[in-house]
Amino acid sequence: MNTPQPDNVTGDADKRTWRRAISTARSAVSAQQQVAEANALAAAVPGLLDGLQSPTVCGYVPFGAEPASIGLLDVLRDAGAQVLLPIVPEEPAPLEWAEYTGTASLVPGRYRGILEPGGPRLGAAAIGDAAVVFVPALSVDRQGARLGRGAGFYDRSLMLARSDALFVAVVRDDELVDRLPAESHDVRVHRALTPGNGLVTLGAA
Ligand SMILES: Nc1nc2c(c(=O)[nH]1)N(C=O)[C@@H](CNc1ccc(C(=O)N[C@@H](CCC(=O)O)C(=O)O)cc1)CN2
Ligand SMILES: Nc1ncnc2c1ncn2[C@@H]1O[C@H](COP(=O)(O)OP(=O)(O)OP(=O)(O)O)[C@@H](O)[C@H]1O
Repeated sequence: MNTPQPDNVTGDADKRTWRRAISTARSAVSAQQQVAEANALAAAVPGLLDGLQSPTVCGYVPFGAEPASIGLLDVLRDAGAQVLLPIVPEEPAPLEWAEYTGTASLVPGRYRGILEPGGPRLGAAAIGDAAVVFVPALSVDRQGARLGRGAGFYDRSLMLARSDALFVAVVRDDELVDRLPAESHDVRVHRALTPGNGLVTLGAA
Protein backbone atom coordinates (compact mmCIF):
# COMPACT_ATOMS: atom_id res chain seq x y z
CA MET A 1 0.00 0.00 0.00
CA ASN A 2 1.18 3.52 -0.74
CA THR A 3 1.87 5.72 2.24
CA PRO A 4 0.59 9.23 1.54
CA GLN A 5 3.50 11.64 1.20
CA PRO A 6 3.37 15.45 1.33
CA ASP A 7 4.55 15.62 -2.28
CA ASN A 8 1.60 13.79 -3.79
CA VAL A 9 -1.20 15.53 -1.92
CA THR A 10 -2.76 18.14 -4.19
CA GLY A 11 -2.73 21.82 -3.18
CA ASP A 12 -6.48 22.05 -2.70
CA ALA A 13 -6.66 19.08 -0.31
CA ASP A 14 -7.99 20.32 3.00
CA LYS A 15 -5.86 20.88 6.08
CA ARG A 16 -6.91 17.63 7.73
CA THR A 17 -5.75 15.60 4.75
CA TRP A 18 -2.42 17.40 4.84
CA ARG A 19 -2.08 16.88 8.60
CA ARG A 20 -2.71 13.15 8.24
CA ALA A 21 -0.26 12.76 5.36
CA ILE A 22 2.53 14.59 7.15
CA SER A 23 1.95 12.85 10.47
CA THR A 24 2.18 9.50 8.65
CA ALA A 25 5.39 10.52 6.90
CA ARG A 26 6.85 11.79 10.19
CA SER A 27 6.15 8.51 11.92
CA ALA A 28 8.48 6.82 9.39
CA VAL A 29 11.48 8.99 10.28
CA SER A 30 14.18 6.89 11.95
CA ALA A 31 15.78 7.88 15.25
CA GLN A 32 19.09 8.22 13.42
CA GLN A 33 17.62 10.63 10.85
CA GLN A 34 15.91 12.59 13.64
CA VAL A 35 19.25 13.14 15.39
CA ALA A 36 21.08 14.08 12.18
CA GLU A 37 18.34 16.56 11.30
CA ALA A 38 18.27 18.04 14.79
CA ASN A 39 22.03 18.68 14.57
CA ALA A 40 21.70 20.29 11.14
CA LEU A 41 18.85 22.53 12.31
CA ALA A 42 20.75 23.65 15.40
CA ALA A 43 23.82 24.43 13.28
CA ALA A 44 21.80 26.82 11.10
CA VAL A 45 20.44 28.79 14.06
CA PRO A 46 23.29 31.22 14.88
CA GLY A 47 22.97 32.80 11.40
CA LEU A 48 19.52 33.97 12.40
CA LEU A 49 20.88 36.04 15.26
CA ASP A 50 23.47 37.96 13.21
CA GLY A 51 23.40 41.64 14.12
CA LEU A 52 21.05 41.15 17.09
CA GLN A 53 22.37 42.11 20.55
CA SER A 54 21.08 39.78 23.32
CA PRO A 55 17.76 39.26 21.51
CA THR A 56 14.66 37.72 23.00
CA VAL A 57 13.66 34.65 20.99
CA CYS A 58 10.52 32.53 21.34
CA GLY A 59 11.25 28.83 20.91
CA TYR A 60 9.42 25.62 21.77
CA VAL A 61 10.36 22.15 23.01
CA PRO A 62 9.91 19.67 20.14
CA PHE A 63 7.94 16.52 20.94
CA GLY A 64 7.15 13.25 19.18
CA ALA A 65 8.31 13.20 15.57
CA GLU A 66 8.71 16.97 15.27
CA PRO A 67 12.05 18.00 13.77
CA ALA A 68 14.74 19.57 16.03
CA SER A 69 15.56 19.06 19.70
CA ILE A 70 16.13 20.92 22.95
CA GLY A 71 19.74 21.33 21.75
CA LEU A 72 18.51 24.09 19.42
CA LEU A 73 17.32 26.04 22.47
CA ASP A 74 20.72 25.65 24.12
CA VAL A 75 22.43 26.93 20.95
CA LEU A 76 20.21 30.02 21.16
CA ARG A 77 21.11 30.61 24.81
CA ASP A 78 24.80 30.05 24.14
CA ALA A 79 24.56 32.67 21.37
CA GLY A 80 23.31 35.20 23.93
CA ALA A 81 19.55 35.03 23.37
CA GLN A 82 16.94 35.15 26.11
CA VAL A 83 14.75 32.18 25.18
CA LEU A 84 11.01 32.13 25.97
CA LEU A 85 8.93 28.95 25.73
CA PRO A 86 5.15 28.61 25.42
CA ILE A 87 2.76 27.55 28.16
CA VAL A 88 -0.58 26.26 26.85
CA PRO A 89 -3.51 28.22 28.34
CA GLU A 90 -6.56 26.50 29.84
CA GLU A 91 -8.90 27.80 27.11
CA PRO A 92 -8.54 28.70 23.43
CA ALA A 93 -6.40 31.81 23.91
CA PRO A 94 -2.92 33.05 23.01
CA LEU A 95 -0.02 31.07 24.44
CA GLU A 96 1.65 32.34 27.62
CA TRP A 97 5.43 32.47 27.96
CA ALA A 98 8.18 31.84 30.51
CA GLU A 99 11.96 31.81 30.22
CA TYR A 100 13.98 28.71 29.35
CA THR A 101 16.88 28.54 31.79
CA GLY A 102 18.07 24.99 31.01
CA THR A 103 16.59 21.50 30.89
CA ALA A 104 16.29 21.29 34.70
CA SER A 105 13.69 24.08 34.61
CA LEU A 106 11.29 22.14 32.33
CA VAL A 107 8.15 20.39 33.59
CA PRO A 108 5.52 18.35 31.68
CA GLY A 109 2.66 20.54 30.43
CA ARG A 110 -1.07 19.88 29.91
CA TYR A 111 -0.84 18.92 26.19
CA ARG A 112 0.73 15.55 25.45
CA GLY A 113 3.21 16.17 28.28
CA ILE A 114 5.06 18.74 26.14
CA LEU A 115 7.76 20.21 28.37
CA GLU A 116 7.13 23.74 29.61
CA PRO A 117 9.26 26.14 31.68
CA GLY A 118 8.46 26.02 35.40
CA GLY A 119 9.69 29.54 36.22
CA PRO A 120 7.76 32.82 36.52
CA ARG A 121 5.02 33.36 33.91
CA LEU A 122 5.47 36.41 31.73
CA GLY A 123 1.97 36.39 30.22
CA ALA A 124 0.76 36.27 26.61
CA ALA A 125 2.13 39.71 25.72
CA ALA A 126 5.74 38.59 26.29
CA ILE A 127 5.91 37.45 22.65
CA GLY A 128 6.00 41.20 21.92
CA ASP A 129 9.62 41.27 23.15
CA ALA A 130 10.81 38.71 20.59
CA ALA A 131 12.95 39.55 17.56
CA VAL A 132 12.61 35.95 16.32
CA VAL A 133 9.74 33.49 16.91
CA PHE A 134 10.27 29.81 16.11
CA VAL A 135 6.93 28.27 15.19
CA PRO A 136 6.13 24.54 15.15
CA ALA A 137 4.62 23.43 11.85
CA LEU A 138 3.64 20.23 10.09
CA SER A 139 4.34 21.93 6.79
CA VAL A 140 4.93 25.37 5.30
CA ASP A 141 4.62 26.61 1.73
CA ARG A 142 6.81 28.90 -0.37
CA GLN A 143 4.42 31.82 0.25
CA GLY A 144 4.75 31.41 4.04
CA ALA A 145 1.41 29.70 4.70
CA ARG A 146 1.86 27.37 7.66
CA LEU A 147 0.02 24.23 8.68
CA GLY A 148 -0.16 23.76 12.47
CA ARG A 149 -1.90 21.12 14.55
CA GLY A 150 -5.24 22.84 14.25
CA ALA A 151 -5.63 24.27 17.74
CA GLY A 152 -5.05 27.87 16.60
CA PHE A 153 -2.70 28.71 19.49
CA TYR A 154 0.04 30.10 17.27
CA ASP A 155 -2.28 32.00 14.96
CA ARG A 156 -3.67 33.79 18.03
CA SER A 157 -0.20 34.38 19.50
CA LEU A 158 1.64 35.66 16.43
CA MET A 159 -0.82 38.55 16.23
CA LEU A 160 0.74 39.86 19.48
CA ALA A 161 4.31 39.86 18.13
CA ARG A 162 6.27 42.92 17.00
CA SER A 163 5.58 43.91 13.41
CA ASP A 164 9.29 43.46 12.59
CA ALA A 165 9.63 40.09 14.34
CA LEU A 166 10.88 37.23 12.17
CA PHE A 167 8.65 34.12 12.20
CA VAL A 168 10.55 30.91 11.49
CA ALA A 169 8.78 27.59 10.87
CA VAL A 170 10.91 24.51 11.57
CA VAL A 171 10.20 21.72 9.07
CA ARG A 172 11.86 18.81 7.28
CA ASP A 173 13.06 19.42 3.73
CA ASP A 174 10.09 17.73 2.06
CA GLU A 175 7.63 19.52 4.38
CA LEU A 176 8.43 22.79 2.57
CA VAL A 177 5.92 22.55 -0.28
CA ASP A 178 4.72 24.74 -3.15
CA ARG A 179 1.21 25.42 -1.92
CA LEU A 180 -0.85 24.69 1.21
CA PRO A 181 -4.51 25.49 1.86
CA ALA A 182 -4.66 28.77 3.81
CA GLU A 183 -7.44 30.65 5.59
CA SER A 184 -7.71 34.36 6.34
CA HIS A 185 -6.72 33.93 10.03
CA ASP A 186 -3.52 32.07 9.12
CA VAL A 187 -0.52 34.23 9.98
CA ARG A 188 2.28 33.88 7.41
CA VAL A 189 5.81 33.01 8.41
CA HIS A 190 8.91 34.59 6.90
CA ARG A 191 11.43 31.76 6.90
CA ALA A 192 11.56 27.99 6.91
CA LEU A 193 14.40 26.43 8.90
CA THR A 194 15.20 23.11 7.25
CA PRO A 195 17.91 20.49 7.88
CA GLY A 196 19.06 20.26 4.24
CA ASN A 197 18.74 23.83 3.02
CA GLY A 198 19.16 25.83 6.22
CA LEU A 199 17.14 29.04 6.33
CA VAL A 200 14.83 29.50 3.35
CA THR A 201 13.16 32.87 2.72
CA LEU A 202 9.44 32.56 2.00
CA GLY A 203 7.03 34.88 0.20
CA ALA A 204 8.03 37.91 -1.82
CA ALA A 205 10.74 39.10 0.60
N1 LIG B 1 6.56 21.21 20.43
C1 LIG B 1 5.44 21.88 20.36
N2 LIG B 1 5.08 22.69 21.35
C2 LIG B 1 3.90 23.36 21.26
C3 LIG B 1 3.05 23.21 20.15
C4 LIG B 1 3.47 22.33 19.11
O1 LIG B 1 2.80 22.14 18.08
N3 LIG B 1 4.66 21.69 19.26
N4 LIG B 1 1.87 23.92 20.11
C5 LIG B 1 1.22 24.33 18.95
O2 LIG B 1 0.15 24.85 18.97
C6 LIG B 1 1.29 24.33 21.38
C7 LIG B 1 0.62 23.13 22.01
N5 LIG B 1 -0.48 22.76 21.21
C8 LIG B 1 -0.75 21.49 20.79
C9 LIG B 1 -1.92 21.26 20.12
C10 LIG B 1 -2.22 19.98 19.70
C11 LIG B 1 -1.36 18.93 19.94
C12 LIG B 1 -1.65 17.55 19.48
O3 LIG B 1 -0.95 16.62 19.81
N6 LIG B 1 -2.66 17.36 18.67
C13 LIG B 1 -2.97 16.05 18.14
C14 LIG B 1 -4.32 16.05 17.51
C15 LIG B 1 -5.35 16.24 18.55
C16 LIG B 1 -6.74 16.13 17.99
O4 LIG B 1 -6.91 16.18 16.77
O5 LIG B 1 -7.65 15.99 18.80
C17 LIG B 1 -1.96 15.66 17.09
O6 LIG B 1 -1.39 16.55 16.44
O7 LIG B 1 -1.74 14.45 16.94
C18 LIG B 1 -0.19 19.17 20.61
C19 LIG B 1 0.12 20.46 21.01
C20 LIG B 1 2.36 24.91 22.26
N7 LIG B 1 3.54 24.10 22.31
N1 LIG C 1 -6.66 34.82 15.56
C1 LIG C 1 -7.60 33.93 15.87
N2 LIG C 1 -8.61 34.25 16.69
C2 LIG C 1 -9.54 33.35 17.01
N3 LIG C 1 -9.57 32.09 16.54
C3 LIG C 1 -8.60 31.71 15.73
C4 LIG C 1 -7.54 32.60 15.35
N4 LIG C 1 -6.70 31.94 14.54
C5 LIG C 1 -7.19 30.69 14.42
N5 LIG C 1 -8.34 30.54 15.12
C6 LIG C 1 -9.14 29.32 15.21
O1 LIG C 1 -8.31 28.24 15.60
C7 LIG C 1 -8.72 27.03 14.94
C8 LIG C 1 -7.53 26.34 14.31
O2 LIG C 1 -7.01 27.12 13.26
P1 LIG C 1 -6.04 26.45 12.18
O3 LIG C 1 -6.66 25.22 11.63
O4 LIG C 1 -5.57 27.50 11.22
O5 LIG C 1 -4.85 26.02 13.14
P2 LIG C 1 -3.31 25.87 12.87
O6 LIG C 1 -2.73 27.09 12.25
O7 LIG C 1 -3.10 24.60 12.15
O8 LIG C 1 -2.85 25.70 14.38
P3 LIG C 1 -1.84 26.54 15.29
O9 LIG C 1 -1.98 27.98 15.01
O10 LIG C 1 -2.23 26.16 16.69
O11 LIG C 1 -0.52 25.98 14.99
C9 LIG C 1 -9.76 27.42 13.92
O12 LIG C 1 -11.00 27.03 14.43
C10 LIG C 1 -9.66 28.92 13.84
O13 LIG C 1 -10.92 29.51 13.60
